[in-house]
Amino acid sequence: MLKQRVRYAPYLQRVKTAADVVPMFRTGQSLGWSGFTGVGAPKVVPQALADHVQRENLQGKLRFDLFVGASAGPEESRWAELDMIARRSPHQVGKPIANAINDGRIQFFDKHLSMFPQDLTYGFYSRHKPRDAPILDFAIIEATAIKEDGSIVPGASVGASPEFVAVAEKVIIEVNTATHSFEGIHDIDMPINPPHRPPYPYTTVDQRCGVNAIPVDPAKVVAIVESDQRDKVPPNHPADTTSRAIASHLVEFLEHEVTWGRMPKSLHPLQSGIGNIANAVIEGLTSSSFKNLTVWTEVLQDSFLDLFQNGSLDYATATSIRLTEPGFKRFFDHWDEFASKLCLRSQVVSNSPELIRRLGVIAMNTPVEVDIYAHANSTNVSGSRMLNGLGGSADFLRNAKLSIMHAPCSRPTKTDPTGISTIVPMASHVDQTEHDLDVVVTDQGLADLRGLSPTERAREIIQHCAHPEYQPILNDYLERSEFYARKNKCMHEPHMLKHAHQFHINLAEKGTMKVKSWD
Ligand SMILES: CC(=O)SCCNC(=O)CCNC(=O)[C@H](O)C(C)(C)COP(=O)(O)OP(=O)(O)OC[C@H]1O[C@@H](n2cnc3c(N)ncnc32)[C@H](O)[C@@H]1OP(=O)(O)O
Repeated sequence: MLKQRVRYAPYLQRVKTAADVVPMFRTGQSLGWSGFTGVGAPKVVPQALADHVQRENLQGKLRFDLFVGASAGPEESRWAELDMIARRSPHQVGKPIANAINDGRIQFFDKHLSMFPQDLTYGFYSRHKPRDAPILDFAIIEATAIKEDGSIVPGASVGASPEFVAVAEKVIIEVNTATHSFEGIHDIDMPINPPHRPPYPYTTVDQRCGVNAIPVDPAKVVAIVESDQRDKVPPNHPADTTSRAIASHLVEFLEHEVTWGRMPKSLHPLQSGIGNIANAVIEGLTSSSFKNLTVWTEVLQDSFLDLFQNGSLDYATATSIRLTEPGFKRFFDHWDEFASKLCLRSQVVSNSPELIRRLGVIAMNTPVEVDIYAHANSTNVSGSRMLNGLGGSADFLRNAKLSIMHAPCSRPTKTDPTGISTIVPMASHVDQTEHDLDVVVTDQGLADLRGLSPTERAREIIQHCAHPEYQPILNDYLERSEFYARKNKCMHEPHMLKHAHQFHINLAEKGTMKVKSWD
């Protein structure tokens, strides 16, 4: 099988086991892994390194600066548990890595996914290294095939692999023979830095202008390692009454946009974020009347397969197909059908602000919280506790034709079934600003914020999106803030700064955001 997949003969002289490559690694090295949202990442080499650290008690002694296009699979979690990650960017998913970041063991920096690969190639992330040091010591890239010229055919994601390969001193290729070859599904633009960078020419979602594999200088390839392990994506939560309500408000709104002539009947290309809510919202679109839909996004989750199979979706492009095990089975069983309607690009292209704006994308992402003036927090619970990171949410929300954030109106705590309100007086951390968002939608309803002043927005958001138990508290906050602001002539975006984070303080102290009194 390995010989069938590796069509560049000289690489067959460089076949090694994962254990063989372990001695190549030293603490302090910078690594780039393929992968994006848990699919297409290397598996056996990271596992061999983790086994080595565990066996030799090297926890905290063999540590790397680790870069992955977005997030990798369970191997990354194991590295976090074994204290093998010193620095990490630009996005991560999983409790062990989030815990290590929140414990202060990993220096994580959160960067727009469209910008991260190019900033890496500029050398921005190797400032602590000697001037002549390589930007990356190793790129470890999962392939599902190698072409006759030695170029790498990735698997279920492209992510930042083209940039990693371009700037790494050495490349290790894990050839995954347990999964289907994804040859033919990719369209890859290789990095060209300013001042010579031409525009990306795409004007439709299905246009292809790149190459179908990642070119690599064969001299840099130090090992070919066979991998027999498939991606393991945990199951999504099934849609529930909350996510169904969010989807139905959204569908009604999009139908309204079509009626008003602001969108064609096939809408504009859709983007959908990660997580259970995003997946369930796309599930909701399956039962809508929209046809000939297209998708320009970064991650395709299982629910997109339903849209394809019920005939609503004509074409989808992304940088990753993050499917669960049953999702991948369905995908491989209908390979010809799906592969002809799908294209995977590098993340600098899927998330390119220029293309998102040109195509008029409809962006839909889930926030942690949104404040009454429409500043949104995507990343840090109560201002400090990192969840997954910003990902591509801001790439899309700032540049889309319609920027939508969807979330449940409240979340439970141990003591209060509606203890956390998604709508808060002032966001405890801001990733998307009031200038970026057009629409906020919760299971309560939808707030259309286009063309409204901050105080008009506040009333729209509280009335349509807040949980009924929080509406009077938020209205009280707004009215008191306006009273204070009128006296002080600062009516544009009124706040009572000393109470602006009272919801969060109350949550920390009493397990609920339900503020009883402001004094
Ligand atoms: C790769 C990409 O970038 S895709 C493009 C879009 N990317 C983004 O938007 C990145 C930021 N967004 C995200 O990471 C996710 O959408 C989230 C975390 C905000 C929501 O994820 P979902 O899976 O839809 O929602 P879910 O309700 O399951 O929440 C996930 C976790 O966040 C926690 N959480 C979410 N909001 C809050 C909050 N306000 N307070 C406390 N915890 C919260 C939940 O309790 C849950 O924790 P658990 O895993 O311990 O149960």
